[in-house]
Amino acid sequence: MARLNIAKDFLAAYVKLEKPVQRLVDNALSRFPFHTHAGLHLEKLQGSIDPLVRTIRINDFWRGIVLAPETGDEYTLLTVLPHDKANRYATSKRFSVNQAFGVFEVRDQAAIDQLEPAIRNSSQETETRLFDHVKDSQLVRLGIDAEVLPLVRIMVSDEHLDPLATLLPEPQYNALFLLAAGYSPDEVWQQLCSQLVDEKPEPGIDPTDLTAAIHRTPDRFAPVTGPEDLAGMLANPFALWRIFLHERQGNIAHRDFYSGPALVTGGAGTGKTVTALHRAVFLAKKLPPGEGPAILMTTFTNNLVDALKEQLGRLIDDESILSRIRVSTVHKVAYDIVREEEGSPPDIIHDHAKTRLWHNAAKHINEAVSGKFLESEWEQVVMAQDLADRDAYLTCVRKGRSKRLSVPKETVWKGIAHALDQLKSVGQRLHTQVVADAARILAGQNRPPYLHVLVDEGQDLHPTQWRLLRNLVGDQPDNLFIVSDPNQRIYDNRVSLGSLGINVRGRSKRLTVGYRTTQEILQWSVGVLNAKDVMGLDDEPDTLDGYQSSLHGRRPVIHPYPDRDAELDGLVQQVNGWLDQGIEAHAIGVAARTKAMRKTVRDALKAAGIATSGKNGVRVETMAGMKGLEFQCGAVVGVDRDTVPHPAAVTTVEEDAATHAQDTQRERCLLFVASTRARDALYVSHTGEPSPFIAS
Ligand SMILES: Nc1ncnc2c1ncn2[C@@H]1O[C@H](COP(=O)(O)OP(=O)(O)OP(=O)(O)O)[C@@H](O)[C@H]1O
Repeated sequence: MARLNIAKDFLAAYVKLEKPVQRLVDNALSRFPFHTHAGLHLEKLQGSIDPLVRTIRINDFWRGIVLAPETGDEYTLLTVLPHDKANRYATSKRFSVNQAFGVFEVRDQAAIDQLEPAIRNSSQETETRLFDHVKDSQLVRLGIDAEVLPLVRIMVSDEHLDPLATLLPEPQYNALFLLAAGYSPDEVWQQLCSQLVDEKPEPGIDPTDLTAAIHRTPDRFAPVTGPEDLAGMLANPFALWRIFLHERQGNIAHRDFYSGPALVTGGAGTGKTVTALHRAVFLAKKLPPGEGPAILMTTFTNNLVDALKEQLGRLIDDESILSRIRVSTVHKVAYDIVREEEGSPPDIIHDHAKTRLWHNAAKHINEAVSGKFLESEWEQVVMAQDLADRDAYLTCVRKGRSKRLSVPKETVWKGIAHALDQLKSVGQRLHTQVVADAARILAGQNRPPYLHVLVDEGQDLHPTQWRLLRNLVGDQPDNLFIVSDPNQRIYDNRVSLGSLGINVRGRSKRLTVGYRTTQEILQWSVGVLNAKDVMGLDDEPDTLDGYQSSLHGRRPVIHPYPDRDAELDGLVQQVNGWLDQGIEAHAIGVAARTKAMRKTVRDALKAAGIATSGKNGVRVETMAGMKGLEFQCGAVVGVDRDTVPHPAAVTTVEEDAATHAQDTQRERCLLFVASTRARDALYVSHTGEPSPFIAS
């Protein structure tokens, strides 16, 4: 039986075709012989550099490019191109097996041959070379092959390397990029290992077996199991994450079972959510048909709930399987449990009344501390540690709170108790109380409501929410599947899962390949974070080491301005520049630090005739609002010392220090998240002295 693989590049090219041409492609491919040898007519092109390239005719103008096997009957659809470009493809591209990692490679041989004399000429006057510090044997160990090696040896600077980004085999270019960025050969080896494969490669790679190489590259090639599978792929060509999982993502998502709670960590955009979605569907498919959803997937906001539902719908269209998965925020789950138990919905205090409540409580203790402080002490100490009463509070260790209290604990408790009594007297509750009540209700029941709970955005959950999640499932295998990135923590919820009875030891996995953004932007962003290890949910420091992308693009531009007006003018110019390059307005995102700043930015763009609303406008968001969005070009404005205080500058009284430090931490990670929302180009501006976070 003939077999077919489809390349990521094929779907990327298919997306750009007009609908009638797409239909012709569908039609041509529907003739693929899944069960017989008859069907597609494959043509050999004259002058092909690679003997295995064939084309299929879509119509007079379009050609599909196919890699035909030397032996066997496994074909791979590489891309679809107009016929003249198809000819150029055939006369320039060559395929190979990466000699260190065994993955599939493609290079533009004709363009490399053209560029080489220019590099050779311009390097004649210079004695030192870009890779003088790396031995041949080290380059070979990193997969640089005998044809690329001579070229590597004549390069003098990044200017020689940069133009080769799209011409050299991708893994080989990445190795050189990392070496040029100052990583040692051992570090590059480690990075390539996690970028290209899940397990370290076994010796004995057959350098001629392209089919085996295709199988070893699941993030770029996927097998097509039959006509329906193919139709599903062509119907969802944008959703590449549906099909092309990185080997590590696939291994995590499709593992038979985890003997207990599992944790997946990874930097922003490393496909943690995608992995959780695949896991949810994998688990749902294994369940026997039954009543009601047995799987719960939780996330942080209602917007993210909608996004997850939409993505699940793309991953699987079988309603009976989909209906086994409920997607919700943790708050909503808690709310429903309490409502069902009590027979009426819990009455939750509104935000403005809540501020007044804590403010009055502070007044009650003569403002010994502020209302804000009382609230966070209640959240971060009393509720976090599940302290039942005054005595428990008076004897507790205030873990996670920065300094010693400047007033007696007794006074603080008096304020907290006042607020809680007031609330009780009007029959209202705070959100965290509702979650705690739900956890308690479940603890008293025999049968947990779900078999599997998958938790997205785990870094921002409060211990009370974890207690609820833990009680939603029993102790069986695959009970909890958690994804989290401690570097994106927005709130001050430093949680140790172990202390909450959720033990992930031995079931903790890490994703390191970023899909949302380029290596250039990632490297800058990691520098912004200053690569300080942050404590993870599993009590292990979470390092960003090895966090990388195989996408390449422009280096971020950081621009200082004398004042805010000049900064806004600069932004308008930058956005206009992107629009002039043909980038669509909705693919441009501007992150402003605060709501007020967002308004100022919008006004400035609008005054210049640039739309900032609707589907076709530039998207202006606060940094928190960026969550869940992705752009081609991104700007981050207003990150200067005035607006983002440095931790060292925080010397005020305790409660302010705590709030400030929290704000600072928040800015640090939000800046990071915001900046990595851009796929191709990143522009960051500030006035006066730059914030310490972008000084790098
Ligand atoms: N294997 C893949 N192939 C192609 N695209 C992918 C793959 N995995 C993830 N992506 C894409 O990368 C982007 C980020 O993925 P995802 O949201 O799952 O990452 P994340 O680690 O959960 O991000 P965050 O930490 O910001 O929540 C999305 O656009 C997703 O579609």
